Amino acid sequence: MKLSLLFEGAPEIEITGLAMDSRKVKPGSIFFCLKGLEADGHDFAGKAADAGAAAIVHSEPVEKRDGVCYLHRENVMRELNRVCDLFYGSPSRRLTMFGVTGTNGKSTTASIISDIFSAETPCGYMGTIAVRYGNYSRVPTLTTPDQIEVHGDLAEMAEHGMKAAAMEVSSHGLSMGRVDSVDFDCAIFTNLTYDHLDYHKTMENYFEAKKLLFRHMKKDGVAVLNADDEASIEGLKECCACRYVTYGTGVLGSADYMAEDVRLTTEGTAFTLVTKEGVRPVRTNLIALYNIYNLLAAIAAMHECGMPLDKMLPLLEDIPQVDGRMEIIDEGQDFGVIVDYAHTPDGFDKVFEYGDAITKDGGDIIAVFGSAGKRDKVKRKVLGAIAGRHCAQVVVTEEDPRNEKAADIGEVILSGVKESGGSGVFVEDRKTAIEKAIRMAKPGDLVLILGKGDESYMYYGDGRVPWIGDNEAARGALRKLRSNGRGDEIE
Ligand SMILES: CC(=O)N[C@H]1[C@@H](OP(=O)(O)OP(=O)(O)OC[C@H]2O[C@@H](n3ccc(=O)[nH]c3=O)[C@H](O)[C@@H]2O)O[C@H](CO)[C@@H](O)[C@@H]1O[C@H](C)C(=O)N[C@@H](C)C(=O)N[C@H](CCC(=O)O)C(=O)O
Ligand SMILES: Nc1ncnc2c1ncn2[C@@H]1O[C@H](COP(=O)(O)OP(=O)(O)OP(=O)(O)O)[C@@H](O)[C@H]1O
Repeated sequence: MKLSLLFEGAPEIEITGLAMDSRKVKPGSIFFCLKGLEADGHDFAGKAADAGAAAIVHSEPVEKRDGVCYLHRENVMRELNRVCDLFYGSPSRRLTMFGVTGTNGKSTTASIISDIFSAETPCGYMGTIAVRYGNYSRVPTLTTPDQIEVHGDLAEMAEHGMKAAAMEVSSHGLSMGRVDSVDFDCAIFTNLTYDHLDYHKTMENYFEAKKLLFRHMKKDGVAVLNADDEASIEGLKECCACRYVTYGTGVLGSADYMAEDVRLTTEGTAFTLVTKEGVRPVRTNLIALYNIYNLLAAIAAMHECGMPLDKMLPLLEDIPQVDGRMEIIDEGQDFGVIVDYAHTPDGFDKVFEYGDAITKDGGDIIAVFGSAGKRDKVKRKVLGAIAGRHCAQVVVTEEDPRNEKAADIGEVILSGVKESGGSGVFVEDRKTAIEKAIRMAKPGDLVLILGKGDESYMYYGDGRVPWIGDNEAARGALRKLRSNGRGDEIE
């Protein structure tokens, strides 16, 4: 594409790609100089030129080289968003776009939408679990990647026959403008609880970041709001730039998509769906009440975007397992093992409530988890305290320590466990920790392995290395238990 098509009055130079990181510049790229939290892209304009940048967009003075076209613009971020959309052929306008935000449930809700909506309209998924369309899947860089990746990935989906995409929109992504030029048709809110205050500092700022998705909605779009979420519902109704519908179970009053008479079992859930189209029975293999909220959000979003309930509801009986979310690991053992991505206080509350419900006839809960390094530090002790209240034993372990010491993080978590009267140990190696918990379990117990879900990597230092995944680690530990027995390690 010619530079002149992207910037009025610019020369007819052929552009091969876009970059906001000098290390990703290729010959023919446009490099956008952005000021970040740790660095200023303007300082890398020289490096970008050395790497072959054809044009450099900047707002501050930069080191200049012959043969490079320099474009001075007041707001480089706005230019980046505009150009990403143009360069990739406005992919979000070619797709029915679902954007899911909220503290918990984004991956689950977006994943359900992508799986079920695809029965009528091929729908890709972009978020923490993967970048996925059709039979193709790859590990993502972030939950909501930068604008170049977002538009590039959406274009790739459209080129491979997708007609829709369900994407997770993180609060970081919103406040850093990563989706500013994405044309969402439907914006979905799951819930607002504590997380990410290392970045946002206050819950008000965190909520303001989430509101951006709704404030920037186009007029003919639709928002799907959680009527039962006291922390968000009124604020979102006020700021929404488009019409909205609500979902809920009636705890704070009625909703447009209501689940009544919810019956939870360990195998699945049944409820009555009440909408303006009438009353319908729903059965689903999803377990735990919070998943019914995720499901209601998905039902409302898909229906508002044109999928008939009669077509949709039968498909909900057998929703594909959302990777690493409440994933039951069954190797024929006489106790339960569940791998789940819970890593926030609310997520922990919800998972342990479910754990208590399914072990109420006897049986203890043993949990394995850690907390991420270089991320919210306040929640570490809180997670420990929640686990301590529900578990017979907590095995604290490494969980993306980055450049912190896993043992230091573990110590804080264990202080929370002890404060709430629980008992815990620290085992640094995650695989060994999972094996230990599984060896401790007695018939009827439940082992909950929390925090990493299906993630196939672990962050150490400034990079990430492959990790077999909590589900594989658990399967391996169960097979080992079957062949070797419990050994002498039960404490
Ligand atoms: C805190 C955070 O989100 N930081 C993101 C942010 O970095 P930044 O603003 O600090 O950038 P910076 O390092 O100061 O650099 C400024 C500019 O100079 C450029 N640069 C920098 C160095 C260099 O050699 N050359 C160069 O050109 C950078 O590319 C950038 O454009 O902008 C970068 C470019 O988009 C992101 O890669 C980076 O994400 C980091 C890697 C990250 O880990 N982010 C996490 C916290 C995140 O976003 N998580 C959310 C939430 C997930 C959840 O819900 O749990 C997500 O959506 O994944
Ligand atoms: N609606 C919900 N309310 C509370 N907790 C939930 C809800 N949905 C999921 N959870 C819990 O949060 C965990 C993460 O779920 P999910 O991956 O869907 O959320 P997420 O918002 O995508 O998280 P992240 O952005 O950090 O990836 C689940 O494994 C579960 O323990």
